[in-house]
Amino acid sequence: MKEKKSYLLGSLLLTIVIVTSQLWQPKVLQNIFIAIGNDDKDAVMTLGVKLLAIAAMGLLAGVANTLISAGMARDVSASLRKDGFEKIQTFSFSNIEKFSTGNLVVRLTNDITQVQNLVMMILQTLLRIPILFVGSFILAMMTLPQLWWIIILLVVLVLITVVGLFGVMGKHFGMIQKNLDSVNGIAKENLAGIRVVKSFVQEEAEAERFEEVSNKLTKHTIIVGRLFSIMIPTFTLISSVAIACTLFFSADLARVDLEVIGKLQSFIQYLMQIMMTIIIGGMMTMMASRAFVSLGRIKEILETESAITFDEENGQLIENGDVSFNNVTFQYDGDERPSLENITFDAKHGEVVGVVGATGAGKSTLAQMIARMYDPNEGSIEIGHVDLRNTKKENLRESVALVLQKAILFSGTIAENLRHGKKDADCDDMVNASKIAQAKEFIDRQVDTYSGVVEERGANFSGGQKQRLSITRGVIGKPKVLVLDDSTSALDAKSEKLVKEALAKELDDTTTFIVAQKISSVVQADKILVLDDGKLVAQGTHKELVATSPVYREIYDTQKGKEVE
Ligand SMILES: Nc1ncnc2c1ncn2[C@@H]1O[C@H](COP(=O)(O)OP(=O)(O)OP(=O)(O)O)[C@@H](O)[C@H]1O
Repeated sequence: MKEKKSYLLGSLLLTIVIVTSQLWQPKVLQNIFIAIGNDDKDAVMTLGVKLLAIAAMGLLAGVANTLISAGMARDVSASLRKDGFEKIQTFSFSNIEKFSTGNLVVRLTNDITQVQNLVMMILQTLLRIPILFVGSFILAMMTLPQLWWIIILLVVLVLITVVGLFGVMGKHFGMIQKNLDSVNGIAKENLAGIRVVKSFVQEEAEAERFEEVSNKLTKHTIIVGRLFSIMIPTFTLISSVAIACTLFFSADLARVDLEVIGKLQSFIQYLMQIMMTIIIGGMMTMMASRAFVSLGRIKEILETESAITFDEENGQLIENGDVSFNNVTFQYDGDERPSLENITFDAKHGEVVGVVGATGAGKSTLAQMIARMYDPNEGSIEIGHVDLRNTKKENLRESVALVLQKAILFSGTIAENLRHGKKDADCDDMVNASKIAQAKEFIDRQVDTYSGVVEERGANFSGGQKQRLSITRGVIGKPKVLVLDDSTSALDAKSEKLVKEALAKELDDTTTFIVAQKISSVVQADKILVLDDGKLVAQGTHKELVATSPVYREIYDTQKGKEVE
């Protein structure tokens, strides 16, 4: 908001105009009544025009202030959304896991909307409410000082009602917000996994799960509705009592002084303004307290520093694909024990390195660490003899391509997805890379070939096609190090063999890590790393490992048996 000083100044000036108009109108009306009492038609006309002018001035200022507040609120939320999204892009895997993706989405959408409302509210009411309250209070006191106790009584009654009702309402609003998050979360999860829901006939169970949170949401919404339905008659009652008391106790005064009839009008109007300011103030406090929680949640995103940082000025460039792990130990945040322990190995550039091990042995963790998705807790990882912590971001990302276990594509075209691997990839690059990944054939079958549409998450492609496209994206930039994390699992044996042969031929200078469940995927590798429960228990060629590593032989034997079956 500080960046928009002109908005702030404009809103401040307009607020002064609005408040002046609101405080002035009852006084003019009072004079009109007095003029009517004196049968002074000219004065009535002049004062009537004056009243209209003041009201019009207040109205115009109100419209202008609403426009300014809405503009400011829109700009603030747009810039928060942009900054928040850009910040999240810099987050490391561990940062994102800490927040969770669902939570980040709620912060970027719902929380920002809360802050947008807060900004609007601040500009429209924050200044106006206190000034109007104090002004109306003083003017009411000055108008009919004899009835001071009615003002005090009104303030006390309204305050008690506001604190009581809004206090309870605030709690339920909080619960509504929480349940709304759950409803959103369940709906999102359900829709993302609708195929699984249907194939396991989970529709009813899912509907029940949804209904449970939805009912909670309804319950709190009904309570808030009921409180609102009590609130309005309560305030009407308080104002009616205040007006009745005013009329009753001013009757004697009016008998003595006829001007009191005019004063009554403005006194009652000031009373109503006092009441409204307390109600709006209370509502504002309640909503603001929620919006401040949202603001805190957004601030948390903006102030979180990425767990992975790069030194763009003094960072070193990776010259070749030699990879070495030196005593690397790594533990995920929140895990009780390390996923990788004292891992040490070297791979020369151009080598093919297989990584095998049982489920949960740490293969994917190791794969991701080569691309510096996580930094080791102990030890170091070097590529091209540069510690990954001393590299430059772009250079590292160009040097190391990671093809993840789960092929993720973005909505757009095939070409746009492939260009994630190489910004300026031309047609030849795409054709060559898709040949390596055995993707060319099905891309050519698309009506628009490389301009073919990719739906959200690549929904219009089969699992094997998605994997081929993501391998294409990985190899298109001819990286120095290519990490294939179980990325050929959905390919048939023939295609997998062709991919490997093409990689060996076309990317012979690239160090290729092949993480695999199947030993058959890595038998030809120059070196195979055998992981067991986070430890590197053996390394060597297939032949050497069959002869020397019981863990490797056990995996090999079980898989051999399966193939025979
Ligand atoms: N993001 C994470 N947060 C916390 N713990 C994790 C995370 N990812 C993996 N782990 C833990 O680290 C260990 C190694 O997991 P990893 O995914 O590296 O195994 P893997 O050998 O690739 O298994 P698989 O063959 O089943 O893919 C497991 O015990 C797992 O629970």
